[in-house]
Amino acid sequence: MILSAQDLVWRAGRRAIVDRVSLDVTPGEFLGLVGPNGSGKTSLIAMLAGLRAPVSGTVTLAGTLLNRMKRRDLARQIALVEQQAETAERLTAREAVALGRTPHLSALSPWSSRDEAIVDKAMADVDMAHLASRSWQTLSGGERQRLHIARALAQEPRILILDEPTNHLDVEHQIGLLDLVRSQDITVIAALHDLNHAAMFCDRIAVMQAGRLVALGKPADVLTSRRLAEVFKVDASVEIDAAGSCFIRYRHPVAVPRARHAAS
Ligand SMILES: Nc1ncnc2c1ncn2[C@@H]1O[C@H](COP(=O)(O)OP(=O)(O)OP(=O)(O)O)[C@@H](O)[C@H]1O
Repeated sequence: MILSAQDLVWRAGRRAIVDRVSLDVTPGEFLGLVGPNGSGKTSLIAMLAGLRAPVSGTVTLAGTLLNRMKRRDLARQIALVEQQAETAERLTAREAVALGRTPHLSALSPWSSRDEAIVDKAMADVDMAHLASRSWQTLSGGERQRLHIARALAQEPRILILDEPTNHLDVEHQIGLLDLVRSQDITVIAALHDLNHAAMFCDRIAVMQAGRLVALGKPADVLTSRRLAEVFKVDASVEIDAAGSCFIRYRHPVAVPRARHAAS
């Protein structure tokens, strides 16, 4: 495995926000992290990315403890796009993406035409090449989100960790972005709220509930009607097609007839 979490615990005061989570991530897989609001996805991601130290437990990257790695070495291996990612505002779109190259630059390895080409490709991949010279502060939420992803791709990580990457995106760019990250030759871990997207793009899905990892497996095995009711408190049917892909159809919580207009 490429990334391995063992017995991870993180607490806020006495409350366990992440409660003894163990998880092995396989090289090249797209692992989805799903769960209700507040179930601990972002907190787990912060530890998997080496951004937050666990209270107990370990995270290893290809056998090396994350907390023994230098920031710069870690940044060459893992790129994280946070839920509320921000960028200093006095930059153009392209300059913001070029920051992704920082971990690869040094006195011995200054900015080169290769870096230039990587940034160009990342801009094009997220459909933002036409706005390369626009100032950051004039961009929409969805455009900024696509640039955050481009910056992470420009970082050329082995593992890309995304916290709700489709936030702010229209449906074309939601699908386009998940398709793009899936097509990269890297390992992807993504917290997702749209369970149909998780079913469509993920090799495996990890389900969080109240800080615990309650299920881990292939979408069709994990996203059952019963689990959707237990964990997400929704009434839904799950259809599985001949190829084994699953599709979730939600039902109204209670079948109450809509109020009719007052009779004439
Ligand atoms: N620094 C903190 N201090 C206190 N409580 C915290 C802290 N960070 C997170 N929490 C709480 O921990 C719980 C889990 O938060 P987390 O952001 O990990 O959940 P999440 O599954 O990512 O939620 P969402 O789907 O809403 O983004 C929440 O109840 C949150 O309020």
